[in-house]
Amino acid sequence: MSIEVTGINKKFGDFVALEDINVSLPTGQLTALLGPSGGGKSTLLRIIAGLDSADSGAVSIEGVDATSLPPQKRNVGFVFQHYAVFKHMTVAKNVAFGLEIRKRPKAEIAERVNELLKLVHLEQFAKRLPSQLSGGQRQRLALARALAVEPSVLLLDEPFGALDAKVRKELRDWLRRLHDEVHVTTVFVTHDQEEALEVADQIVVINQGRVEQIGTPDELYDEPANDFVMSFLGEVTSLSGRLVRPHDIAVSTTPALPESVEGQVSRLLRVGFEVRATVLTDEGETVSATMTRTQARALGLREGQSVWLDAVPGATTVSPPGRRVAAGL
Ligand SMILES: Nc1ncnc2c1ncn2[C@@H]1O[C@H](COP(=O)(O)OP(=O)(O)OP(=O)(O)O)[C@@H](O)[C@H]1O
Repeated sequence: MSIEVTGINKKFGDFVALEDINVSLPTGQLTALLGPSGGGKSTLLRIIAGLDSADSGAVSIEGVDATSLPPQKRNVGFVFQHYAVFKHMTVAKNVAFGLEIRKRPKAEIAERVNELLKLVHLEQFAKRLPSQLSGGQRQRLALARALAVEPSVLLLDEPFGALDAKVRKELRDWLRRLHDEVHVTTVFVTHDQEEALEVADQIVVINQGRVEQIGTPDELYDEPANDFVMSFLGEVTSLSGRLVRPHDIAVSTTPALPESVEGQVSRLLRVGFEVRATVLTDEGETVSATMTRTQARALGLREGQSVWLDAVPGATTVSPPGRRVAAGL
């Protein structure tokens, strides 16, 4: 394991920001710290970086106890959302900076800067100033700068947070490709579940200072440990008191099973290729079910119509609060 976080606790005054955090971050993997705002993700990242200290617990990086090491001795590179690159230095100089203060030979620096600028697709902008770059290009510059000194760990705090949705998506794909090329152990903070599901090898879900679940994107989506994880990682609705995903609800115009739940379609909404039906059940629940347009047409669905609902076989269901029940019916 590249990073071992053991028994970390952190308070700000009386406020518990992190409570007994135990996480292993595998070497060479891309791990997302995912959770709602204020949950403690940035605090954990700052403690790993050495920018903040825990009240108790330990951090080890590549087998070395880093708990009381200053940030510059941890061999980590970091990029924060509003990362200040040096405004008066060219793009190339910014990337070279860390190597120059380490007094590396000039030829080696020139070669490494070229290599990194190619990697982040900024080679044609080497002589520009950061102010002459777009937001996305500046973030790529920040990443190149962090990678220049060959850190064993790269820590990114909402690296694309301030950018618009399209650029964010491009950079996210790019980060995944970059990681596949360089394989540096990377931890990034995000509150965006889609970003985490798309990019990460492993996701640590953090909420109210605690780890809710650790797993691959598929594990978290298909086998959420509790109602929080299930709701945070995708849409949910409630059928007979159990949480289920709207696309896992089968709608029929006759009862499919003895336990099918009867209700009336109260609303039909078409969004692109998808149809979202809202059904008010005889049990008094308002249930969302999504289906394709073709399925909705085949059923001849209209508002006011009686329908029967079931969770499809194999659907993940969770009974709130907390406990996960068996998949399917
Ligand atoms: N220096 C500080 N002093 C007091 N409270 C703090 C300090 N830093 C963070 N906190 C509190 O600790 C909690 C966790 O903050 P943190 O920034 O780690 O959350 P986060 O999950 O990264 O949230 P976000 O996604 O909004 O950045 C928040 O409630 C925050 O207000």
